[in-house]
Amino acid sequence: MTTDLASTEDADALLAALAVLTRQARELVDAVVLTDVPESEIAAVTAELGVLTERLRARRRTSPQPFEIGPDGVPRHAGNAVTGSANPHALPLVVQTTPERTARAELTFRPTHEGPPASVHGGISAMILDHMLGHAVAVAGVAGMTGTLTVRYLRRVPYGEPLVATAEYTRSEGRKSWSEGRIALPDGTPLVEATGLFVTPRQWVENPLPG
Ligand SMILES: CCCCC/C=C\C/C=C\C/C=C\C/C=C\CCCC(=O)SCCNC(=O)CCNC(=O)[C@H](O)C(C)(C)COP(=O)(O)OP(=O)(O)OC[C@H]1O[C@@H](n2cnc3c(N)ncnc32)[C@H](O)[C@@H]1OP(=O)(O)O
Repeated sequence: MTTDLASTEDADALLAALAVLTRQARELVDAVVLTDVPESEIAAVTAELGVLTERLRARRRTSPQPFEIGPDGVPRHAGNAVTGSANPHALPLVVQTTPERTARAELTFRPTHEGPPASVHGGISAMILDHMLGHAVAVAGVAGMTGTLTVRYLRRVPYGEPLVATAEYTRSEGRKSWSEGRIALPDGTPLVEATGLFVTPRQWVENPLPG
């Protein structure tokens, strides 16, 4: 969903409050994954959380916070599963566009992302790379939906350690565009590599996103 956002102070204050709630929710998830408290304490906390969950459900949206083009023309998507400041599921990934118009993000996975013991789940790495590659084609001016994502897992991905994800646009043919990227150690050693084909949907060409 795309909306032109009239950035009112109220809307900004709400999003800021949601971001704080979301950070707390991530803390909660991390605490659940690592907790070693006794069963009685788990039951007590579960009951309290049930009450809090119902308070948040008192008024519900029909979908997460939307994709928006802000007044400055910069897209933001607070509900996004990868980058969303209002989505506890999001890492969140903070993607920067480099002067060369490539995508770069510093990230640290957490124990909640575990797949193989002491390692990040391969699907989580793929999700991050999908987003990075999508960002790279978007900043090249050919935003699209992922058609194909090919991932090559080279080394296990640790959590709890700083890593770097990068991606760059490579080429286009009609509405199809390709990009490639990787998650690497800070010294550049690649852990996971990916290439992706993104297709600009026919309707985006006919009705471009505002901004
Ligand atoms: C996602 C939000 C993006 C918002 C972008 C706006 C601004 C960007 C700013 C910031 C955003 C930064 C980063 C985020 C971006 C992305 C990261 C995450 C992306 C996703 O997480 S996204 C979810 C998974 N993704 C889907 O949910 C796609 C479902 N699907 C469809 O929506 C359609 O299927 C579609 C649109 C793909 C095509 O539909 P269509 O009708 O427009 O095009 P058509 O079928 O005519 O194909 C035209 C030519 O593409 C070839 N082609 C088609 N599909 C292909 C495929 N899968 N693989 C290989 N080639 C394919 C054909 O073979 C033909 O090729 P040829 O011209 O050579 O014959």
